[in-house]
Amino acid sequence: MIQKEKPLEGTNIKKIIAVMSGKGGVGKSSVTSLMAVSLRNKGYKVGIMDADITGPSIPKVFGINNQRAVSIGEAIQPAETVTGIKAMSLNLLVKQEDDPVVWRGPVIAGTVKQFYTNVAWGDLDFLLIDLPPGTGDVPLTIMQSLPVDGIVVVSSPQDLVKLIVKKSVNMAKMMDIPIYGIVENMSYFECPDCNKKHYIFGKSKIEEIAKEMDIAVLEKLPIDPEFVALCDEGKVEVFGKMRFGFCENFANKLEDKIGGIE
Ligand SMILES: Nc1ncnc2c1ncn2[C@@H]1O[C@H](COP(=O)(O)OP(=O)(O)OP(=O)(O)O)[C@@H](O)[C@H]1O
Repeated sequence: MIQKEKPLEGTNIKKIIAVMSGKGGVGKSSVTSLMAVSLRNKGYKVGIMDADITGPSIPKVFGINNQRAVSIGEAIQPAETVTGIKAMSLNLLVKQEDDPVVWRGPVIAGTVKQFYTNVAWGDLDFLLIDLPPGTGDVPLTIMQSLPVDGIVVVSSPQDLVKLIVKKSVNMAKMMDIPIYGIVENMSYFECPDCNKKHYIFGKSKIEEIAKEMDIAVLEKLPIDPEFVALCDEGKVEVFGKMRFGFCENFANKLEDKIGGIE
């Protein structure tokens, strides 16, 4: 059995949740950000580890892409968002955020481990890990070597009918990590004029697929142009304030599946 890594002294993380998706572009980073904002709104201490090393997007969504993480001795200080969410991403370490990361797999895997072992996370209720898409080297390293408590799978309606979601779910099961549930992102579009839900990508099959895989449906999130616009402007936390009730509902569902925080 692979030994789990230990965090820095003085770090106390109550629950580690990895967010995964079968493929890219389904909104995994957006959903991770929304989870963080929703849990933070309820008063939890939240951190986000952006483990999507070659395509990091967390700093931009929170508008902290101009911050730089600083090291004090062995400890890297995470950046902090306006509402106090701690974040670590390779984009906070490179000189310029558009510098490409041309690293081999083992170097990337070593870096994400350091995001756990060398970052001064302090006291957190939740550390959310935004994994790179798929079931490759980094998700494997994280599931094997970090004490992940559970997994949230993000998919889109088109994605669901394919085998890739099942691959993510089966990977988590192989690693013996509980799956808190699946979030279907871009599930529908609600017309602002008539409030009717339009299933742009076809009627959702999430319920039957979740049942087949014996996992819970956590949430069905709509296609939301306002959400995208605010994320693009680095103001996902403004969305969290504007749509407080919506986020509260999402956080309640998460709390229900994740269980209590001692
Ligand atoms: N609910 C939504 N409604 C509308 N657009 C969305 C929604 N969720 C995500 N998007 C948009 O879809 C695009 C992809 O989202 P995101 O970067 O979160 O995906 P991802 O799965 O993390 O991608 P990757 O891991 O491949 O970088 C972004 O432009 C984002 O703004």
